[in-house]
Amino acid sequence: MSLLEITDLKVHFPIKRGVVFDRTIGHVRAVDGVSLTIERGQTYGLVGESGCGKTTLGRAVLRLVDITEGQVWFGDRDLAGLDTETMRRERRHLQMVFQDPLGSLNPRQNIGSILLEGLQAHGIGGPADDQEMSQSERRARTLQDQRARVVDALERVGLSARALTRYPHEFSGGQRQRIGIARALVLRPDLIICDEPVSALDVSIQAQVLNLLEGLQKELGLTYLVIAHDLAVVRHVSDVVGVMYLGSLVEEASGDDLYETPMHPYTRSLMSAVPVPDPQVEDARERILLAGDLPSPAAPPPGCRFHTRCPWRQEERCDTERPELRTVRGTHKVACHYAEQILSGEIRPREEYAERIVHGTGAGAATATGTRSGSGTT
Ligand SMILES: Nc1ncnc2c1ncn2[C@@H]1O[C@H](COP(=O)(O)OP(=O)(O)OP(=O)(O)O)[C@@H](O)[C@H]1O
Repeated sequence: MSLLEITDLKVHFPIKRGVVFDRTIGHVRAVDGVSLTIERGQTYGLVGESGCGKTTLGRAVLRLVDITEGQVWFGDRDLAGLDTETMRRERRHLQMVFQDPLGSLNPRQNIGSILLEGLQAHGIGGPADDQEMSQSERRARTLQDQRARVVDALERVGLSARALTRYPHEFSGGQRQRIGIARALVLRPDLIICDEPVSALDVSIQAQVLNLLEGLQKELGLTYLVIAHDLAVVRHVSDVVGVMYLGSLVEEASGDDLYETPMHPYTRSLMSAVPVPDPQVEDARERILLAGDLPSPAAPPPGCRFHTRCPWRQEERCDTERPELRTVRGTHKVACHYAEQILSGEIRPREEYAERIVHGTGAGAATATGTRSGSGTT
């Protein structure tokens, strides 16, 4: 059984107006029909530009925002249907690591008390109920046990018991993110949702934190949902990558497959914007410069959500019929009516996009072409 299976998840935030905000004049469709599955022990990377709904999806899994529709199967339980108290208890199995480690750690609490908080809230640790002992002895044993769990979590992230009495501001950004990870680990969860886990860190520290997450996954059999706008980060850690655009998944594939053969025009444009360290490759590759801004999720375009910016848009069908996320080969899925024909070059970019699809010459100077754009990024 998969650890997490999300089916047709929707999170629509009401837009309120009126003196006391009592009129709903519309909805922000932050997540609008996402289905995805995460196998136990795997990492699912979710990418997409700011505002596409990644964070809202992660928060919906934890029920930190209200789910409008859909299911979130965690093992054999649908989290979307749990009452608040049952969900609160279930949350020890699903933890979150946040983007901004400083913002998510209370500056007035020392690290010991930050890490103990979750254990105490869930009543974890201490002697079994059937052991006879006084209240005070039980309390002391519980605290001792909880402290041992906290120290174990700190050591696993490369810190020591010396951190217990110190405060968040006394640590570097990378260390604070380690503390954020320890806070999630202390509850020994099955799933950790990492929301932009390294984007607030210096590049030199990012790899260390990503390697730490990978090491912990192997040691503890953890499952991750990693949310990031940075394709390089997601590629580094993910078994499966999903690409989101305006509240929906437009493509999903194993990391290598997606990066070698991106099929959705949006994924291709995202990939083409990632710098490549090898200057020869960098010079020779395709660039797709998208036209226009991301439409508002309060008024998404009809048909394919991407049609307003798609260089390969085909009239009628793309404008009116919303493509399903369909399997094209193996585990590679794409939500585009014409993905295969675009990839093969059978469908060419529209005239008005001629200057927006750019090939390098290999000599550093880019030239524009309105003809077929190649079979993907290299
Ligand atoms: N509580 C809320 N109420 C109303 N709208 C919201 C709320 N939270 C998010 N949104 C809107 O939902 C959309 C998706 O936001 P979300 O933060 O999930 O995107 P994201 O892809 O994670 O972007 P970022 O990386 O910038 O956080 C945005 O238009 C955002 O303004």
